[in-house]
Amino acid sequence: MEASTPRRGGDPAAFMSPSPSQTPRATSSATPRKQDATTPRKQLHQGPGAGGAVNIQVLLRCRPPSDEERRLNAPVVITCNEQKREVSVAQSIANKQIDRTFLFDKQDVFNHAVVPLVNEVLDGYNCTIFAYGQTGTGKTYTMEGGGGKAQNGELPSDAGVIPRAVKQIFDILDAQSAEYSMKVSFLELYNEELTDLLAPEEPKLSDDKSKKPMALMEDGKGGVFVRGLEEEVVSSAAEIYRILEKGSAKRKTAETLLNKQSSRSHSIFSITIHIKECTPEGEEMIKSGKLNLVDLAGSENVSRSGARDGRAREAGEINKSLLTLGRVINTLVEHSGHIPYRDSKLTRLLRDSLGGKTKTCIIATIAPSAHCLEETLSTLDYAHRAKHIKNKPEVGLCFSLCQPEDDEICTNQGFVYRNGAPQARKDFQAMSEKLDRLELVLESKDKQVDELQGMYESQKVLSANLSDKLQILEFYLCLYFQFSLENVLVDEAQKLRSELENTAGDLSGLFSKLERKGKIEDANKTVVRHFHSQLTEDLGLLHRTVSTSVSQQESQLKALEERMQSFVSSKGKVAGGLQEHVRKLKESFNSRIAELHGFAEQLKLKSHLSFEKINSHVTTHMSASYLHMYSEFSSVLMQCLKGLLVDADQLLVELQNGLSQQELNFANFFKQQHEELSRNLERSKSVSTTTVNFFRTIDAHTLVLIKILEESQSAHKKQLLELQKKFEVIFAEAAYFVNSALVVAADEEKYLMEKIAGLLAESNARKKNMVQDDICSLDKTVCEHSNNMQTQTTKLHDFTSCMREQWEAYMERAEEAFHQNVSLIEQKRIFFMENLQQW
Ligand SMILES: Nc1ncnc2c1ncn2[C@@H]1O[C@H](COP(=O)(O)OP(=O)(O)OP(=O)(O)O)[C@@H](O)[C@H]1O
Repeated sequence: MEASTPRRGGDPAAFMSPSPSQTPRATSSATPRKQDATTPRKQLHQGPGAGGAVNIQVLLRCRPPSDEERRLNAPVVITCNEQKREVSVAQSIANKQIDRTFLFDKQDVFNHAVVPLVNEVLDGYNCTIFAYGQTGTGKTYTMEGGGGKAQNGELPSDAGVIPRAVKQIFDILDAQSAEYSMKVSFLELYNEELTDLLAPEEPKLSDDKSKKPMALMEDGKGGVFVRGLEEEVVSSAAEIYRILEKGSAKRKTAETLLNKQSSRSHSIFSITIHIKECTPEGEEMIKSGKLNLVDLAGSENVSRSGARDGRAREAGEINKSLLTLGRVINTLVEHSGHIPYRDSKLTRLLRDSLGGKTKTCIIATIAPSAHCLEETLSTLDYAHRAKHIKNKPEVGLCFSLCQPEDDEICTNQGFVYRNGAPQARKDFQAMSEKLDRLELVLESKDKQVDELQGMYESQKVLSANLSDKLQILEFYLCLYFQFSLENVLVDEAQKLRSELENTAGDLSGLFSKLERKGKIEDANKTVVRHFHSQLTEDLGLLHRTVSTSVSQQESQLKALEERMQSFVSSKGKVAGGLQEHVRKLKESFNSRIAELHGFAEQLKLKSHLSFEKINSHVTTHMSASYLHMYSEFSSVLMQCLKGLLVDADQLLVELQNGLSQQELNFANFFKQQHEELSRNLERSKSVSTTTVNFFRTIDAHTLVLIKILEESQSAHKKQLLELQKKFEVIFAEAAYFVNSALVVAADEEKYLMEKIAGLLAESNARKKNMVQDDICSLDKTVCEHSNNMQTQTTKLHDFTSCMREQWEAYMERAEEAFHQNVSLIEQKRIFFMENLQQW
């Protein structure tokens, strides 16, 4: 449980087999045989449930938080609960809670994953252990270890799967005192190129060039092999540790943001073991098993690992091959048809380990921190899916050997003999030499096949080039045939275009005019609006002025009326007084006139009576009385006339005064009225002038507007008519042009199609012939090659039967010699016994 209780450099513990889903269910991972690593194993050829399928075993390893993660206090989202045997992932991202729990069988990695598989290898199975996971999660640490060195044959506590497996193998073989031969190879797959990490370095070449890329070949039995891959014969664990160290140092590594020493390649370390074993019947058998230890390059999120340029390409290649691996796993799990093994070299190499005859264990590695959550979940899903893959393991090749004759220990071709017969060794040597020769022949044949394949590939490339060229030619031909049609089309299109351009110009002119008009209309609208408001204002003012003047006039009229009334009444009164006065005067006049009349009558009478007297008196004497009376009368009259005169004068003066007052009043009143009226008149005049002007302006504006509108309407009409005419012409032309183009195009197309069909038929026939030729020649070569192979196989078969015969003869001879020896010894024993008795 390294995530929760981190152990630095501890043994590779904390492994689990993920449960099939989030639902906590017991794991179905294959339970390993509980067996001590060094216990000699008795069983041979133990298949998986009598040839049945077994699931791939998947284990999960969570590394402890790194120093950097601890320094940054990176939140841990993986919790491993040893008691409950579960791993929980809990994280809340953007208010979304991710909670997943995986059940596991807690085991320590070595006992759980390595021990059983190493046992299977020693039982003659091919087994694969591979580490898969995000970059920096501890794949290399798991496979190779933390870098500690073995001391006195003891491994350091941080040793990885490979050294532990190696140790176990040797411990078992030593404990069994087994006779075996062991070879190791170390292959690197970088950017889809294979290199041998054990190949001797060429001193003059640079580091990269020292590792020659190698070809991945089909072995004809559904498997693959890497041509030229060195297999070093080894006889001790220490030797393998050295080789592993040397090879690992050559691996492509680089520093990324997620791992200071990130492996940029996939590596496969293979240990092939041949073991000689005795059957209970005493028959000797050779078993061969192979252990592949695969350290995959880490899947990575390029943006998070900080990979740039070359590194990004590496990451792309890594992710590509891992994606293919994922697709292979998915197809195997879902049984969904074609399995895309051939899509990458990695899957071609791992073909037998995934759905093949190999026993496989995947160690999925994860990191505990939150920033790796996405990749962690993806790894967990991947691990969960991979658990459902079923392989059908088969025991490797077993063949019997002769019975050993002496106890001498020797090595031959890396095979460690503890017992062996000299003759058998000789024969074996001869056989091996012959096999070597045959291998050489096979290699040269392989080379031939390679060359042929190369030729075939180059032919394929050539034909592909030719077909490309043909396609280009066809394209140009099409272009050529289309050219004339295109010219016509282009001319017409140009005409149309110019027409359209003109129309577009006209339209834009029209639109700009319309725009201008719109602007003017807008301005007019503003003016009208302004004018309207002003008019309303002015009318209001006018209304107010008129109503004020009306009310003023009304009040003036009222005042005038009142004044007139008061004047009339005062005049009435005065006139009444005057009438009265005049009446009185009249009366007094009348009375005085009457008095005067009376007096005159009296006078007349008196005069008449006394006229004569008077006349005589007058004439003679003019009497004094009469004269006195006359003077009295005259003075009374005079007084009366004077009184009348005074009254009349007074009346006249009063009348005059009253009249002059009235005149004055009238004059003032009229003056006021006149002034008021003239003011009102002036105001009314100005209002009427303004109104008249205003109406004149309105009239003028309306006239101008009407004129503008009429003009613009007529211009619009004219332009629209022109436009319509133009469009009609253009459409007519376009229709004519399209019709004619269609007619021409149909003809041209027919012609072209015929031409292209002819060309295609020709080119296809040519290609077909070429390919047929190629196939024929290839068939021939393959035939030759297979004939050769057959010959070689027959030869090999002959050789093997010859060997068998020789072997049988030798056995017979040996048996004879043995019997002879036995009888000789018996004779000698009898002779010795006889001599002893005699002695
Ligand atoms: N179980 C563990 N205990 C202690 N340290 C570990 C453990 N697993 C990994 N580490 C450390 O984590 C770092 C990264 O490990 P490693 O290089 O093995 O990762 P990787 O998965 O192989 O990465 P890449 O895919 O980039 O090669 C190393 O420093 C290693 O020592």
